[in-house]
Amino acid sequence: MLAEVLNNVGTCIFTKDINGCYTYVNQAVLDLLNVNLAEIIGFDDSQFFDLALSQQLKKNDQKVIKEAITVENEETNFIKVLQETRIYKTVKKPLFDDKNNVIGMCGVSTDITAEKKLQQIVKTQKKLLHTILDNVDAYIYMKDNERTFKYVNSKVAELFGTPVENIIGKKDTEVLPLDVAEHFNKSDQQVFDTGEKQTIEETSEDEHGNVLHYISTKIPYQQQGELPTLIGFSTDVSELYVLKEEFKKQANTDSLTKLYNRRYFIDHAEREFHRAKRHLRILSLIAIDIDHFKDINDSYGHPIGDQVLMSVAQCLLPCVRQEDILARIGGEEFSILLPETTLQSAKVVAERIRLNQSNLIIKGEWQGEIQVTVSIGVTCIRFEDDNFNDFFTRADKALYQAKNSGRDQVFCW
Ligand SMILES: Nc1nc2c(ncn2[C@@H]2O[C@H](COP(=O)(O)OP(=O)(O)OP(=O)(O)O)[C@@H](O)[C@H]2O)c(=O)[nH]1
Repeated sequence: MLAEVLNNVGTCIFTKDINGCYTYVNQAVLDLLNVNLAEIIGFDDSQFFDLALSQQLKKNDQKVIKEAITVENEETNFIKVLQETRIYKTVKKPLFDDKNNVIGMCGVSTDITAEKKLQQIVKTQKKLLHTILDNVDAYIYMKDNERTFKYVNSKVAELFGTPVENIIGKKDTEVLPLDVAEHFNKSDQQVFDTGEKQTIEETSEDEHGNVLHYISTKIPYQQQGELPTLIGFSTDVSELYVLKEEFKKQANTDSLTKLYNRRYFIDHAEREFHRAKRHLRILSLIAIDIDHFKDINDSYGHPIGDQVLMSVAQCLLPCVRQEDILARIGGEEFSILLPETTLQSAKVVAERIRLNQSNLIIKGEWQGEIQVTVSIGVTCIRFEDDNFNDFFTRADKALYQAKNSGRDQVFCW
């Protein structure tokens, strides 16, 4: 009965005497070596394996027999009948008589070739994956819904300034400053709440206080029996962000005077106009034009005309508040939008500007000094203004009234 059971298991089971000769083998051994019982009982491994291997097997057997201990080994055997190398996990135990003398050994060998191959494949793939994850230009991490890091790539470790092992298993609040951890956690929570991928812009500060910008994609990832998790990919876009801001600034800036340009002014002023209408707020507008500027160009040349424009712009700057918008609208024309400012107050500002400009003495690498005057139109938002154009045109009309009245003056409409 027992023999039948042993013959029906796939594992090789055998016993040997103290000389290493087989005293029992089950069917799995016979099948593997392609022999019958008579061809194996009483013979040692030299009959079935090459010299080196049989000597190695004998050495293991002798250790069990001489030291009366259990030996566990992984044995790599070349199986002649299969013409291939197989890996076995072998457990060998000493056998004793009733006087406790070792009389042989018993072995159980399980073929773990497939398992070993699988382990090797997993190991190779893991190495490949780590090589990719550690060399890709992104911060990659895995966090559960209790804020514990399950994985970080080496770039994250570099950023946090501590080895990977010090991060995995820790909560974000333990490895990051609290405010940074809370900032990141906001979008993490969105992933857990919605169960959907989120792409967001995030910021943090480096050790010098520079703001770093990231584009982060966070995806939900659930493994059976584990807490809900997310995998995050964050790319540092700080340089791009600075460039983008620079482009944005350039697009809104007049290249000569560095004031806002017409496009920015109109966009902003239109928005302010609608906001003021909606909330019944006061809003004033000042239009400024240099008098007889053509004469300056004609007398001194265009490049010097440019320098005059720059000086006029510089002289305008101290006359406006932080919340006012000063822009160069065209050639020698400037505008100022003054939120929360009455017509009377705007007129005071305009008079100050007119005076400052007429007192401005512009010197440069040319003969003599240049002085300019400006004409100014001032208006304030009205209930009947249907659109921004009504408001803007009225300031222009006031300006031309100032021009027509002899220039170097302020006219309110
Ligand atoms: N140097 C320089 N000149 C400019 C620029 N843009 C416009 N202009 C000149 O500004 C002058 C504007 O002339 P006009 O529109 O006749 O006005 P004005 O001579 O200032 O006379 P009034 O406005 O009537 O007082 C023209 O000569 C333009 O060529 C610029 O960027 N640089």
